[in-house]
Amino acid sequence: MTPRLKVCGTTSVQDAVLCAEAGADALGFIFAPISKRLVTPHVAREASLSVGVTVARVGVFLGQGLDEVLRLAEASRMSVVQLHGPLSPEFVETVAQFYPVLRVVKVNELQTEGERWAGDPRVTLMVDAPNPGGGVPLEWEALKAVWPAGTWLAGGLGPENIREAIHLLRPAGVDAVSRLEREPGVKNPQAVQAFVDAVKRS
Ligand SMILES: O=C(O)c1ccccc1NCC(=O)[C@H](O)[C@H](O)COP(=O)(O)O
Repeated sequence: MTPRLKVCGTTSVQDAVLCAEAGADALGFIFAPISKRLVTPHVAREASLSVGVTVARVGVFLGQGLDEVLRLAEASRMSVVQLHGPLSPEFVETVAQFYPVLRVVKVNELQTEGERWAGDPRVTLMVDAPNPGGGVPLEWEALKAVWPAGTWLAGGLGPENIREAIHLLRPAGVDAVSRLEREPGVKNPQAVQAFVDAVKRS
């Protein structure tokens, strides 16, 4: 099955519409203050309301408290929350009572987190590189043996390598940012379209 496709790091209405028209299933909006792709709730809300009913809007959080996560997700009209970093199961569980969750894990957490959330449709795992938004791919061959069905893949994905990653792991979804940009926070339209086309043809 063709994986779902998320383009992350949306910082403008223009780029949101560009990615939606290119064929992205989901757009990521980063609210983690350390990011070079930080977006304001106001812009994220305008962008969210510009992409129609079929595109998911994913609020991305790292190192933020529960109140802040829920407040920003609500203010910016997100439909999904993506959680990075070390978090208690109770934290994830509480967010999952309000939003579907993409729970980002490192390779060494995959087994434990996979077992923890198995069978819970509210929480989907996404494996990412240690440095989110860093454009560095994981060792996909090594992941094959421990890859749970239904897991998403991120980390250094782009038009030039996405078909290999999909072929090896058959992820339920794929996510990318660095390799689809002209500069941090600004999309490269050709790279976005090439990425979407490669995923849809995989
Ligand atoms: O991209 C960021 O700047 C970022 C910062 C802090 C937390 C998460 C961040 N990005 C999350 C994503 O979903 C990225 O798409 C994912 O890490 C893959 O990035 P890349 O390897 O650059 O494709």
